[in-house]
Amino acid sequence: MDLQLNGLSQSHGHMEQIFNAINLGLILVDADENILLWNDWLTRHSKLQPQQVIGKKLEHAFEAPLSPGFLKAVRNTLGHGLPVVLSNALHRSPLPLFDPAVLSEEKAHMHQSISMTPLNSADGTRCCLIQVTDSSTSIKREKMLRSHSEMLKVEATTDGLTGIYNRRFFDEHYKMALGHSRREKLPLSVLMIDIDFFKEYNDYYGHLLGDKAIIGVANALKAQLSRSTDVLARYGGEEFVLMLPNMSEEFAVQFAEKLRSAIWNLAIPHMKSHISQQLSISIGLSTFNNEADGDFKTLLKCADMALYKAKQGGRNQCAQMSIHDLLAISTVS
Ligand SMILES: Nc1nc2c(ncn2[C@@H]2O[C@H](COP(=O)(O)OP(=O)(O)OP(=O)(O)O)[C@@H](O)[C@H]2O)c(=O)[nH]1
Repeated sequence: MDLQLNGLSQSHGHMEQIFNAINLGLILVDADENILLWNDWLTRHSKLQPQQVIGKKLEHAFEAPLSPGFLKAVRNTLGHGLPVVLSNALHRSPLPLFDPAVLSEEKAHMHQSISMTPLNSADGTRCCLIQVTDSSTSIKREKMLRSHSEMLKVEATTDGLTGIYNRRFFDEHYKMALGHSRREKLPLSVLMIDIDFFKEYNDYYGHLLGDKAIIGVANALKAQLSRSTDVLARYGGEEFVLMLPNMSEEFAVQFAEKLRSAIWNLAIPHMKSHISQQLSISIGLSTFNNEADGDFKTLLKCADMALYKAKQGGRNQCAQMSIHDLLAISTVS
């Protein structure tokens, strides 16, 4: 018997140590909401010692009032014997607890996850065990993961040098935009843009200044765009592609000319250009007008051939080619 009692008091001692070592808050309240248990975790996070709160009504244990939602959940557990898990989204900080590592006067309230469990005693009364965990770190981790995945998404769709879209992004959106134009019977113009004599520029000014020129051209082209549906992307080294949904051939010709002169007006010196002493671009454009053969490859091929035409024509100029022109050439050859 003595041995048994000894064992019982020893296990009570262990229980107390476990309650205080555990990394979560434990509060036990009786059927009248009086506090029976208050572990060390709660003391650390509330600065209230057990002797200040044991025997007090839960509602009056803290200086600050408790949220009605929290008290209602305790009463439901005691009244109906049902376990409750408070929603994290609706109840961010139900108890006035804080992180002891935050030393400032205005202690930030800790985000908490709270669950309540009914405990039935042998005498037929019911207690409520409240378990509190600090969810701040998991919320922070979740935020970090979210911003990390946003960053990866941006990296996957943008060009590292210029910050405009990359080819992968363009290809995906271009296919979708062309499908939309076909369904809605709207035009779509595509422009291929290439810096003239850029090999000579690189050879003469060096790769670093070459990079700077590419960035300058990308920024100047981007500054001319006004619709959110326009997509400018770096297509290759010194080549860009621009998609202009719902832009007719007539407007696209004017717009291409505006882009060409915007780059010309940057007046970037290019002593090795064969046509002038400043940097210029050539542009090839093609417009989809709901032709049956106007798939995404054909339209890009037209714009590319128009660019070749602009280069052959002397550079620093715009040229166009329609899908009909392309088909006529193919039939002849
Ligand atoms: N600095 C720099 N140069 C690049 C980059 N990508 C491609 N280039 C250079 O761009 C030049 C392109 O040369 P080409 O394709 O011969 O064209 P081009 O000299 O512009 O001649 P045209 O297009 O016919 O006027 C090459 O010298 C490439 O090394 C880059 O990211 N940075």
